[in-house]
Amino acid sequence: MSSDGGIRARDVRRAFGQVKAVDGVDLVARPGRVTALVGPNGSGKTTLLLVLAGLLVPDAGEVTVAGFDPVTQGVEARRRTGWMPDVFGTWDSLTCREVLTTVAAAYRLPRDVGAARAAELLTLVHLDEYADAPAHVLSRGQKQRLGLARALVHDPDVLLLDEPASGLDPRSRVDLRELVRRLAAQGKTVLISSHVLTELDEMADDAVFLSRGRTVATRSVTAAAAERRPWRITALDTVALRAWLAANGYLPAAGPTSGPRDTLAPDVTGPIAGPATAKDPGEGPDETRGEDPGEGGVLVDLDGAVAAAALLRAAVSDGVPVSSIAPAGGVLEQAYLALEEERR
Ligand SMILES: Nc1ncnc2c1ncn2[C@@H]1O[C@H](COP(=O)(O)OP(=O)(O)OP(=O)(O)O)[C@@H](O)[C@H]1O
Repeated sequence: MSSDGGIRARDVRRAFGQVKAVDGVDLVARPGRVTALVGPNGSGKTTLLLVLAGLLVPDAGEVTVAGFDPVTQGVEARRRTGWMPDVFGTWDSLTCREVLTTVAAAYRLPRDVGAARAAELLTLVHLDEYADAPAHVLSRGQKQRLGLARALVHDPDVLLLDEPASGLDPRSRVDLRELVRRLAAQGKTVLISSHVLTELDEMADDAVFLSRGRTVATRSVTAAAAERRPWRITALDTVALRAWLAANGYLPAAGPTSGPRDTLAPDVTGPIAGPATAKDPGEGPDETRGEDPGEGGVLVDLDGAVAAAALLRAAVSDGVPVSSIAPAGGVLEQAYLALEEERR
């Protein structure tokens, strides 16, 4: 296997007794990119991250992290790896500053460098005012932030973040997102697991999907954004919009079955575009005039932003008062649901 930077895993396996927690994972995470690790509960994400962090020995497979094997070259690999577990549990009797200086000492940073780094990171994660408070007084979200700072103490090339956003308030989530993007821009490799897929959309360049311990798909987030998926369109005149969509082949001819697709429900994601069927606007039992222009919307499957722009241009030039067009759900969420559907 190549000894480039980043993370490479090939056919990695790890069982706990009869449970095959990781059962054939292939993964590449490249420097300068954020890779999302996505999968349902129990799909092996944490187990895989522990293997990559050198904290769990795999039963089989090949792994390199920053060019080193975490098992046979553990010291070199760990020196280049920052690990943030999903629960920050240790050293509660130390102050936040001491947690960071202790980690710095463990990585053999000179004392003054470690102290400066601790101060810098406490500011970065907005914990200055708790610097000299014992870590156990921190809230869950604050502990997450300290955990992130701890992972960054030795300025690692590779970051393994397990559910870093859990427990964070909205401001801290935005900060996390910006920080993760900044770290990737510095050339670091970031592998991040989360259940909050909409959040990963804004952070990740690539995504690796796990199911039952195996890699089931690898996607570029940009490419996934261009894939066919539902978009929600609203117009000041929903009746005119729906008639135009039907007449232009975006919807089956309006009829009793098209009504239920008019919705604001965020969880309606199935495909709807049928074969083009021209339709006389104004017909159809579900076309009720006088709808609240602020309400409603129509879901249409489109091939990404280019198709959405073309639809918008055409609809507006035909006089349809379109007020918004946007994806009806996140990129990774859609890809995840599509995969789940395929695997049923
Ligand atoms: N130490 C352990 N002993 C026994 N079984 C374990 C152990 N750690 C994990 N498992 C099992 O391995 C499987 C994968 O667990 P893992 O924690 O890696 O999944 P996950 O994808 O991180 O899940 P979640 O999204 O819920 O955090 C699960 O069935 C789990 O019960």
